Amino acid sequence: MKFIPAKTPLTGETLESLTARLREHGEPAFRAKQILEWLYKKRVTSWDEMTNLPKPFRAWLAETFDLVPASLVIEKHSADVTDKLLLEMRDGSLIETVIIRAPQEGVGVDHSRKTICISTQVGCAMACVFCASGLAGLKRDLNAGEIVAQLLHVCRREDARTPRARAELASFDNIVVMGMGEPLANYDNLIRALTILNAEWGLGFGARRITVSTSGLVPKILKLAQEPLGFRLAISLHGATDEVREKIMPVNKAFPLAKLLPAVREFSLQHGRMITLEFILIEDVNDSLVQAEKLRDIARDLHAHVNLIPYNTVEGLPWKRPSLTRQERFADILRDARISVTLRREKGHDIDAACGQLRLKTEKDRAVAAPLP
Ligand SMILES: C[S@@+](CC[C@H](N)C(=O)[O-])C[C@H]1O[C@@H](n2cnc3c(N)ncnc32)[C@H](O)[C@@H]1O
Ligand code: SF4
Repeated sequence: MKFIPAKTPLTGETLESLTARLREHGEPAFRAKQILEWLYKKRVTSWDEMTNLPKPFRAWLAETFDLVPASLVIEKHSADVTDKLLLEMRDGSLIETVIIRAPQEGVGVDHSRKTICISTQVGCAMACVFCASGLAGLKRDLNAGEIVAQLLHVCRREDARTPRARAELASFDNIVVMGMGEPLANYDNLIRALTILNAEWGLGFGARRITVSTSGLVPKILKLAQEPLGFRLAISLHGATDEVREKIMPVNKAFPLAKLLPAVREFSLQHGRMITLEFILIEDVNDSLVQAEKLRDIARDLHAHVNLIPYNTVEGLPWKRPSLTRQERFADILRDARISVTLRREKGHDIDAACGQLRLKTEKDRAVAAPLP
């Protein structure tokens, strides 16, 4: 389903496209820079705050553009320093954005490193059997403005807690494109959004601190390798053989390991940087020691970092995370081979952490509150 917003989202405009639009309206080019400065550096929430713009021009802007095309619906804070924001788009679609704080000694929670996990689609078409995001299929792609809007919401929220030292600073340290949706299935909007986030007239956020995670769309991985901005790549592997991967990730039929792994190698060669292999540990599905050995061989071959993620249970799905001992034994096989590995203690367990769950729950509650006639 394609969504055509009533007003153009301002957060989806580049300096170039906004300048062109303003020129059509008879405005000088410098106005575009002024507007983007209000949006990304001063982070105003209304057109009236753009005090160096003439009033009639502000009125035209308000009629033509949506300042930030998403509203905050729910904010959930978990005991382990993860915050989840549920945002509503103009067509009522709900998406999730997560703030993950990594506690650092001596600086307190507010000043700790922050990683922001953003969504790129409403739902997902990839149908991985363990994932809440794909449970109801794909509703639609997010447009670039909706992707960027998630970070502006985070910035405003974080600025209120810890004021920035300088206006040009973003209010977080890393972006991971690991929220709802398959980012590479929404390629053009993704690249436009990341370009806006990276631009010096935008959030000025370094491409090397942005990681795109994919279930393995091979042609798009090869395309991403050619992008001039050099984003980081993470692959959701979750199975170290086709037999196991195919059972839980339908994408493996079109792009089995024999196609996926050479594409990942090509990406690494182009960028000269370590990529990450994500591997959710699901009891009796992919947590055998044979899988650990195969994963070790793949990681060694690709010089990749391995991120082991104990599965987060999803309501209605039968999968479970393995015991701590089993997780550690799996990790030890990689550690013994000196593979760079992290065994993630999943954050946000008490706030429907598995991405997509908060959205599903809220949609269900809304349907109960307002049943169809
Ligand atoms: C939600 S996906 C979004 C990005 C992209 N679609 C992908 O699959 O890489 C981000 C990561 O979350 C993982 N994930 C999904 N459901 C999970 C769950 N219930 N517990 C832990 N990780 C999960 C995915 O496998 C993937 O590695
Ligand atoms: S893991 Fe990623 S690709 Fe698979 S259904 Fe979830 S969001 Fe989609």
